[in-house]
Amino acid sequence: MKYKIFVDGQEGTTGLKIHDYLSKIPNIEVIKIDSENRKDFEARKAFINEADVVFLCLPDSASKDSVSMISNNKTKIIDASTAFRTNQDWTYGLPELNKNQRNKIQNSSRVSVPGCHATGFILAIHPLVAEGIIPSDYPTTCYSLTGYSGGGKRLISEYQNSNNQQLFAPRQYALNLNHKHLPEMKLYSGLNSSPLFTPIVGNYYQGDAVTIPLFPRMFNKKVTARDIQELLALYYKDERFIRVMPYDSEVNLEDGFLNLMQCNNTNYLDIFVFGHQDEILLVSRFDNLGKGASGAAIQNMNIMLGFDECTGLE
Ligand SMILES: NC(=O)C1=CN([C@@H]2O[C@H](COP(=O)(O)OP(=O)(O)OC[C@H]3O[C@@H](n4cnc5c(N)ncnc54)[C@H](OP(=O)(O)O)[C@@H]3O)[C@@H](O)[C@H]2O)C=CC1
Ligand SMILES: CC(=O)N[C@@H](CCC(=O)OP(=O)(O)O)C(=O)O
Repeated sequence: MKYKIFVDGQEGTTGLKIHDYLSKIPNIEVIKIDSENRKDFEARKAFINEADVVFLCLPDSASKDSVSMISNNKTKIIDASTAFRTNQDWTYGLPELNKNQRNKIQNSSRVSVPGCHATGFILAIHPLVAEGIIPSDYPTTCYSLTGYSGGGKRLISEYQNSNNQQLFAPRQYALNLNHKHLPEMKLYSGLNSSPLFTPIVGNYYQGDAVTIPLFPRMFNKKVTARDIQELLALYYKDERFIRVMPYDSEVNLEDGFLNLMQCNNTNYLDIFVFGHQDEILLVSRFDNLGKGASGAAIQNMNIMLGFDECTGLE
């Protein structure tokens, strides 16, 4: 039997990328709505209820509409939006979070794909909180450098079709300090409060580096940057998509610079640990359209359908 797969939002940035991945996966049948019907309620409802798995690649409000259209017990939903990420009836689609998360995803029919910045933050910080090294009341800060594809079709068009000189330089945003990923960053990191988080969008298509400065003197235990690298390497040793880089700054850099596009077009997330006994800098590098969105969505589908987790992703 071939599983039927439908992408609601098939002509958007994450939807197109998911279709790319699906084209490499055997034993599935991708069902596609006619382009002119892609926002038609009844047409979407019919496709959603016909499919075994639906990817929602839509704005939050449209995602909620799609979920309300389900009238059967069969359809599994993988939602790329922010709408359900902290909803307790849904499963957070980050299999590497802890030992139980993969199992929860496998047994769930409602999975939300983590936000890109949140993915980088949680995967770097969560093990250190869980192991009792970072106290849960530690006041974290974090910034993220991201390509403009993270902003979807509207931002892509702004960058590619405008002569606005301001777009040549990186731009900080979410300076109200209320970015939409904060609730999931708080909930799944294990911290009592969300980080002081500022993203920065650059004039390049894809690639993300989430950076977290830490002061070990505020930790529960005396540890160095090297200890943290070893702990993270151990925590993720069986994970195929998380690579903890060696503790050696020079090896990790290219002419002294970190190449944040190195994971592009892959589902890898690389964690770097820089620093010494007094200061530590964690960096998560990944493709915002890979492990930050569409790649993660496919990884979740593979788990939910019992496929090898890497199917279509290598
Ligand atoms: N880009 C990224 O890196 C990431 C995006 N996400 C999330 O994934 C979701 C999709 O984002 P992205 O692909 O970037 O966004 P885009 O703006 O590129 O695409 C959104 C798609 O949704 C369609 N759409 C909008 N409203 C409706 C509606 N009412 N009914 C049916 N279709 C509708 C649009 O149609 P039309 O073709 O007419 O424009 C478009 O094709 C968002 O929730 C976003 O936050 C998550 C992680 C990363
Ligand atoms: C450059 C840019 O605007 N990026 C988006 C992140 C996209 C993402 O991770 O996804 P969700 O929208 O699904 O949360 C932002 O910071 O809001």
